[in-house]
Amino acid sequence: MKLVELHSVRHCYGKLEALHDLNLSLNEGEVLGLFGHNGAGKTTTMKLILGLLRPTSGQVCVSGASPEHVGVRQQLGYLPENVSFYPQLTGLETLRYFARLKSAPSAQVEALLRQVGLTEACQRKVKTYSKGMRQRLGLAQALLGKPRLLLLDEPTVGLDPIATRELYAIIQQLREGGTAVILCSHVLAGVEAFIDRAAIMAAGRLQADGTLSELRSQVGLPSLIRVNGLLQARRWQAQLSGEGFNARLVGEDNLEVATHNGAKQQVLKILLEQGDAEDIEVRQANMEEIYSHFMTQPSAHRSAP
Ligand SMILES: Nc1ncnc2c1ncn2[C@@H]1O[C@H](COP(=O)(O)OP(=O)(O)OP(=O)(O)O)[C@@H](O)[C@H]1O
Repeated sequence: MKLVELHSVRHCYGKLEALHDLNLSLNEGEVLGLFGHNGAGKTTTMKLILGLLRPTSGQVCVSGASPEHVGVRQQLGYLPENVSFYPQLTGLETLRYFARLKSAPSAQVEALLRQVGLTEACQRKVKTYSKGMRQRLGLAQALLGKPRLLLLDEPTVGLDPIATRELYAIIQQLREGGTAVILCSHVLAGVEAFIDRAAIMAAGRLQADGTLSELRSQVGLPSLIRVNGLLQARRWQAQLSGEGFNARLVGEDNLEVATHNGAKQQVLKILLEQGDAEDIEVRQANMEEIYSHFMTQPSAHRSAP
C-alpha cells in the first residue's frame, strides 16, 4: 500500500480552481521533491495531504484512510512556509508546548533539540533566534511524535549554505530511518542528492513525476563533459565538431562537449586518447535544468490558477 495517494484531486477556492485532476503517490520512506512556480498549487497539495483542506472532488488517502482521521494525523509532521512561535518562550518551552498539543512524549523534546543542534540555545527566548535557528526549531516541532510522513514547505528559505546542508543532512537521516518526506522548495540547486523522486507542478497540474533518471531520460537533455587543462584544445574542438559533436571552447585550454547517452563513451575515448587533460568531469542534467525543461513545455502555460 502507498503511504500517500491522491486520485483525480480537484481543489477550488471559491471560483478559483487551484488543482485540476491531480494524481500523485508516495511510498514509505521515500523523499519526494515537489516543485513548481509561485501559485502552482504545492501548498494546497500539502494542505490536502495534511487534512487541513478537503478536496472539491477526488480522493486523498494517507495510510489508506482520510487524513482527517485522528490516527492518520498523528503520523504527520508539518513545517509550514512561515513558521512562527511565541517570541517570549524559550526554545525548550516552545517544544514542550507543541509536545503537549501533539500528545507526543515529553522525553522526545530534548532528543529533538539535540538532533537539530539547538541544545545550547534551548534556554534562550525564541525572539533572539536567527532565521536558521527558528527553521530548526520548526523542524524539531514537525518531528515530534516520530511522524511517518514529514511535509516541509520551503524549509531552506533564508538559510545560509551551511545551515541548508545541515537541514538536508537531517532529512537524509530521517530517510534512512524510514520517514517519508515531501519537500516543497524553490531552491533546486543541489537538491538532487536528497530526493528520490521529483514532481513538477504548473498551474495546478502535474507536469512531471518520476525518479531523476526517469525524468532525465524523458527530457533527453545532454550530459556535459568538461575537460580542463587540455593542450591544443582548439584542435580537439575542431576534431570533435568535425565528428558532429557540440564542443565549445571555454578559455584557451578547456572544452565542454554536450553528449547524449550513446555518444558519451565515444567522446570520452577520443578525449582520453590524446592524454593531456588535467581533469575530466561528466555532469548529467541537474534538477534546475530538468525543471526549466518542463516549465518551458506548452502544457505548462495553461492559464495560471
Ligand atoms: N486561501 C486561499 N484562498 C483563495 N485562493 C488561494 C488560497 N490559497 C491559495 N490560493 C490560490 O491557489 C493557487 C495555488 O496556491 P498555492 O499556495 O497552493 O501555490 P504554491 O505552489 O504553494 O505557491 P508558492 O510557491 O507561491 O507558495 C494560487 O493561485 C493561490 O493564489
